[in-house]
Amino acid sequence: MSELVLRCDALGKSYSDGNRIVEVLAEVNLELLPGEKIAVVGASGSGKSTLLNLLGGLDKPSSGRVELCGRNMAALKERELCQLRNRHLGFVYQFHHLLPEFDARENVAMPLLIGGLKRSASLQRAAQMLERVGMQHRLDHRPGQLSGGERQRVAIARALVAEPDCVLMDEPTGNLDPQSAAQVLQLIDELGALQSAFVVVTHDPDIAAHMHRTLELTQGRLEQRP
Ligand SMILES: Nc1ncnc2c1ncn2[C@@H]1O[C@H](COP(=O)(O)OP(=O)(O)OP(=O)(O)O)[C@@H](O)[C@H]1O
Repeated sequence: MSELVLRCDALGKSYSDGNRIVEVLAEVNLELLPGEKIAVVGASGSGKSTLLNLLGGLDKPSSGRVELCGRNMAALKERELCQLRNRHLGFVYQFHHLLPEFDARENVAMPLLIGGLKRSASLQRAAQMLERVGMQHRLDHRPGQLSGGERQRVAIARALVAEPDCVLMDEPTGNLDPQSAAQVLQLIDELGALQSAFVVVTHDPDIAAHMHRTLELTQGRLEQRP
């Protein structure tokens, strides 16, 4: 059993663009330790979202492999992959992707319900997590009744509620006004003490500065920044 949360070995991804092959990731190597928080930066189009999709098992590599908690994701059946993701991963996107017909507490409870926890226990843990992100006063508000910053705090609570080994974030403050972005950054900082490892794709040097290390995607490779 590997002790690493995530491991990429010679990971490559190409897209076929009509009769051309576009190589986005050439050879990405990464070892993420439990609890480690890293930022991934890089120019627009350098492949950051592509990498995050591979790390999250949402897309398959063209070459190389990604192991999540010691399991090669590309070798799993869809059902096993869903279970692995549910147990070990949390996702935060630029756009919150909350379900509009459910309130904040139900949205946050979703990963627990999918994981098989009873409804009452799931809702209780969701409420605790919402308190942790400063949203205890909005438990029964639907996403449409929340501000952009509040929605993103709910999305972060949903990503963390099942205490995943790894949280993948794609530009978590990218869609927010500066004040909401500052609040979300402060929250990410406070959550830094949690056991979960973080991989945060960001253009924001403030977020990168709050992580343990910053890696830069350049020419299809991931390089440590000094
Ligand atoms: N499904 C696809 N088919 C073809 N090309 C794709 C596909 N998805 C992404 N690409 C190309 O791969 C490259 C990397 O895209 P990606 O979205 O990963 O970059 P990024 O670093 O996240 O960019 P940004 O910072 O602008 O969001 C781009 O040149 C993009 O056009």
